[in-house]
This record gives sequence, structure tokens and C-alpha cells, in this order.
Amino acid sequence: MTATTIDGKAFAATLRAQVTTHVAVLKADHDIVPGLAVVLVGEDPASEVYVRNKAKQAGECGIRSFETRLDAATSQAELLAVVQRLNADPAVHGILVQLPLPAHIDANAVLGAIDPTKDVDGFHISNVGQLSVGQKSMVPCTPLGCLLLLRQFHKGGLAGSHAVIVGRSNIVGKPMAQLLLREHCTVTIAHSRTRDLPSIIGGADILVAAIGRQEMVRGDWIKPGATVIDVGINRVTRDGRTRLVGDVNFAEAAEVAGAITPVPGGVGPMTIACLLLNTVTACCRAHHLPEPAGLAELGL
Ligand SMILES: Nc1nc2c(c(=O)[nH]1)N[C@@H](CN(C=O)c1ccc(C(=O)N[C@@H](CCC(=O)O)C(=O)O)cc1)CN2
Repeated sequence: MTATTIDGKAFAATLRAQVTTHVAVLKADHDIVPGLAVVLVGEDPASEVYVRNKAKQAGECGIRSFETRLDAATSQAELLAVVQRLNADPAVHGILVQLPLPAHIDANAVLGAIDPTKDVDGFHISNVGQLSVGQKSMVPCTPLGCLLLLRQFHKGGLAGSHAVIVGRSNIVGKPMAQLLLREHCTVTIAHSRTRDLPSIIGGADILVAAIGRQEMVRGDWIKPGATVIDVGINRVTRDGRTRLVGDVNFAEAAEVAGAITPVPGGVGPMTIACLLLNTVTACCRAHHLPEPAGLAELGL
């Protein structure tokens, strides 16, 4: 069997087109322009790329973007002051502090200082709690992107499917589990200390790999016909060339799975598209206006 390759880049482009349409309506009917503030501390090269792409794609959708770049030596108090300023700015509907932060800064303190209604990353504890009890919330971008791909590409519907999530991070693994539970999947969260990972993965109709280890999941671990969502982004250098690979061995898995996301071009582009969707959603909620399809469609 050769799996369908899920084109996350194309799906993200469609989502961004929907966001662009909604932004245009907000401007034409209400003279409102959604605003997204992105804060980067330090000079991590990958974060630089992500922040640049966020600002560029926001602009292309008609979202006003506000970028704050801070020195790696910025104190936690200085960063908190920036967050407070953005919380108070009515032109800013979404705030994102790019992770990882330098080690001397307590990320939880910073994420907890963001106004939950502007928390387009969905990392504030009140959004985490609301998602876990099934209330309307802001939803973390990567798991939201994975869910939208699964709703589109997993054959046979999500309800009743056994989903195995490998990875228990607050950014991906845990919120992904909440989202799939809401879709009536049977959810197993596995992680680095799970015993006999291959046999757990072998029972999965849906596999979400978010463990951060290059090509760790082998093709013969995967149930024939399963849908595989690879969240991993690992930079590897082979024969003097650097390239990106996921947490799943793509070539092997594609021989067994029903559908699979590639790396790059799978989940990554969905992360930024969902950030833009969350920003417009936050703007609409702030102004008590109809939200774009997306979170509302998912009942979130
Ligand atoms: N505050 C946040 N920080 C981080 C998040 C997040 O959701 N919020 N997620 C990741 C990084 N990330 C977004 O910030 C992100 C990662 C990857 C991509 C992406 O488009 N990847 C491409 C490949 C890009 C490349 O060449 O490196 C792909 O997979 O096709 C977008 C966003 C950690 N931090």
C-alpha cells in the first residue's frame, strides 16, 4: 500500500484564503483590522524564521502585525512589561510570545501574564482549563492544525477511532488529546518512558507523533491503513547537506499507512495558518462579531 501524502501546505493556503476573506469583511463592514503581536526574545535561528513567516503571512491576509524583538539578556520583568503594554493596546487582538524563551525566563509566568482573550497560542492556564472541560477557548495552533487535517483526511470518521499520541508536551501532546477526545476518539498518550511503544502504536487508527526524535517511528510499527500526523521537525545533516525530517520514518511509513503528513510541508504550515485563524477569532470575539469558520465549526 502507498499512503496518500497529506499536503499541509495546500490545505494551509486554503485556510489562509478563508481568513483573508473574513479580514476583508471585518474591514469593509466594521472598519476593524485584526492585530497580531509577536514577541521574540533572543536570536534562535529557527524562531527567527517562524516569527518572520508569521509577520509575512499575517500581512498577506490583511492582519496588522506588531513585532517586538528583544535582546537575549532581556529580564523577565522587562518582558512582562511588554506583555502588559500589548494587553492594554486595543489595536492588538492576539499576542504570541515565541518559544523557547531564554533559560533565565520563567515561560509559565510570561504565558500566564497574557490576557487570555488575546492568547492566540492557547497556552494560558485559563484556556488550557476551558479546553479540558469542553468550554469555548483559544486552542493551541499546532494541535488545531492537526485536527483540521485529520477531519479532512482520516477516512471513516474520527468517532470511535483509536488515536495514539506520542508526546506529552503542553504545546502539542496534551491539547491534541483533549481535541481528539472531543471528537469521540479513544485516546492513548504515549511518551519516552512508555513500555513497548511499537505495540501501542500498532493499535492506532490515528498516530500523532510529537516526540522530537528524528525518524523514531518505523514503518513496521504502524497499523496498515492508519492516518499518520508527523509533528516532528528535526534538522539532520547527511552527506554534508542539512534537511528536515519528522519523528516518523516517512519512506517506510508511506508503504503501510493510509495517509501521512510529510516533513516539511505537513503540519508546520498549518501551525501558522491556525495562528492567523485564532487572531481573527479573537478579534471577532472582542467585538462581539460572527467568527470565521474554524473554531466555531469545531464547537470550540
Ligand atoms: N509561541 C509558540 N512558540 C512555538 C510554537 C507555537 O505554536 N507557539 N510552535 C513551534 C514553532 N512554530 C511556530 O511558532 C512553527 C514550526 C514550524 C513551522 C513550519 O512551517 N515548518 C515548516 C518548515 C520550516 C523550516 O524550514 O524550518 C514545515 O514543517 O513545512 C511553523 C511554525 C515552537 N515554538
